[in-house]
Amino acid sequence: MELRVTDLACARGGLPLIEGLSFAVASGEALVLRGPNGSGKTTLLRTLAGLQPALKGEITCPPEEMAYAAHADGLKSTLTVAENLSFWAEIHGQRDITGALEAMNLTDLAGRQAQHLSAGQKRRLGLARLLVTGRWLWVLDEPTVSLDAASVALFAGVVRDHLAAGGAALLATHIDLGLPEARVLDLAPYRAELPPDLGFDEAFL
Ligand SMILES: Nc1ncnc2c1ncn2[C@@H]1O[C@H](COP(=O)(O)OP(=O)(O)OP(=O)(O)O)[C@@H](O)[C@H]1O
Repeated sequence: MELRVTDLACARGGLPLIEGLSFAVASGEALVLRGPNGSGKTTLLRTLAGLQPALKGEITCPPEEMAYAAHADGLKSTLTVAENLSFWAEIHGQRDITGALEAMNLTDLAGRQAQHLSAGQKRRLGLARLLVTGRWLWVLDEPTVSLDAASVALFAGVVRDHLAAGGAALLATHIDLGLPEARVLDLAPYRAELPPDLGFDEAFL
């Protein structure tokens, strides 16, 4: 299986951000997106996940093959950790949540309501969700926010296991996740030209 992006252009809030972007991610590969704040990493991931249309270009991997973990964890606050995972597992036709609980060090928290978790624990639960989707491509937007060093290492191991099992990952992250085998894609060369009529009008200064 492969994600292939060809000559993609995307926009946010009506403004073109990225243009002429082509890349591929195959089974067993991780690709890390780099670029300064506002360069369009989230916009690109949202476009790939099918949450917004591309301005132009082709994306070969259908959104049903992707599990998208956005900035927000999307937890159901009054459900327990185990209930949250079981809910997502059922949606994706999976049953066993034991492996996901263990992998993200959540077993001891299984009976706690999501609203009573710390920020890092919530994030671990949000990431554990990936493991019950059974999906091939993990699309991850700043997955390590709120995680301590031990949890970052734990999650890097989870990603590595996913790759070893034939999965793939596309990540936007500002930190070194500890995945030296990952390729890096810098978005800077693909920055779109803004339309000329978007400059400030001196009459309003
Ligand atoms: N809902 C929105 N409506 C309009 N513009 C937006 C919206 N969200 C983001 N933008 C703008 O789109 C541009 C790209 O934002 P995006 O979140 O894709 O960047 P990013 O590379 O992920 O940034 P960061 O590293 O800060 O997470 C920014 O200039 C931002 O201000």
